[in-house]
Amino acid sequence: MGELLVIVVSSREAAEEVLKTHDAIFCSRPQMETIRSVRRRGSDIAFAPYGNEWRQLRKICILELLSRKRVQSFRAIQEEEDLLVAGTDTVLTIIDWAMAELMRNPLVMSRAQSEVRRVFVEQMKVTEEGLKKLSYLHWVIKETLRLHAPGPLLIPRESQETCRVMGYDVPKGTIVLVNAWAISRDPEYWDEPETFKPERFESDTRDFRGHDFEFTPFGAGRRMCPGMSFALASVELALANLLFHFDWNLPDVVDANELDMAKAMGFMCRRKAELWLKPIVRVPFASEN
Ligand code: HEM
Repeated sequence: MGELLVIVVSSREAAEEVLKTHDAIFCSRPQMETIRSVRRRGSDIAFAPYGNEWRQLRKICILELLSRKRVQSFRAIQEEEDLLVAGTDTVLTIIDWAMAELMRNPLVMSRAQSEVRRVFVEQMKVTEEGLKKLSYLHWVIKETLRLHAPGPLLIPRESQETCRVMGYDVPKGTIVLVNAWAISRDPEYWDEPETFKPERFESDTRDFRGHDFEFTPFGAGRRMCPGMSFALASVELALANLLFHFDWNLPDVVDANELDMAKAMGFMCRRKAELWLKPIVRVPFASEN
């Protein structure tokens, strides 16, 4: 790319070599002008080069900000605030895509809503405890992450030494883009890859926790997303609330099959068109109780 040496990783095998076998070599981030301009005051984690500063920041992030205990301490507030506490772009992007897919797939929407309503009907509100019982909603989120990972090329890596990947010599300083978007839609690894089919995860145990290299929306290895648990908890809570309290319709002029699913250009994979939906308050179940 211009004067920069860049390789694009587009298979599970190559992703495993970069993110696992040679993770210690590919765990830095390139410091091009665009990335320098994104880094604020030179003290962020995501774009920091590998080294002591990154290690310290990551430690603080994991122990102080995103530990299970700390995330749980936010939970009571999250439950009380209904649902839009998912204060990051990535999380909102996933909620947006998930709702669009649910609108295009009414049977999936109906199965997800039945599950959420069955689990929370007694408490009449969505609670953290009950979220663990939502297996179908969890598959919906997995399938959304498979098809619409917010970072389709993850975050660029840079090699700290020369090494061999898939039999090729990769010089020190090469930028590596992992094309997670292409890999998680590759028919070699996925049955009906373009179809939104949460049911696939009923028998398919592949997960996004950094061990299955055909499914890496959160990356893998040393630079894997430390916000994964927080993000999942936020998405689950928001979607469970949206499905528990409301039925959803598209505006009259829009046919579900025609819903615009185009992606906007950019670092993050957002929907190009805004998603307009009509909520109908559904809980308390006035007609049933
Ligand atoms: C659905 C939501 C999210 C997705 C799909 C996502 C995905 C990613 C990916 C692909 C990476 C790069 C991993 C790699 O290079 O192997 C990353 C890094 C990172 N993410 Fe996330 N992320 C999400 C939400 C969050 C949230 C909510 C937070 C914080 C609250 C967060 C904090 C970070 C940080 C700090 C890094 C940089 C880690 C490092 O370079 O050491 N992410 N994320």
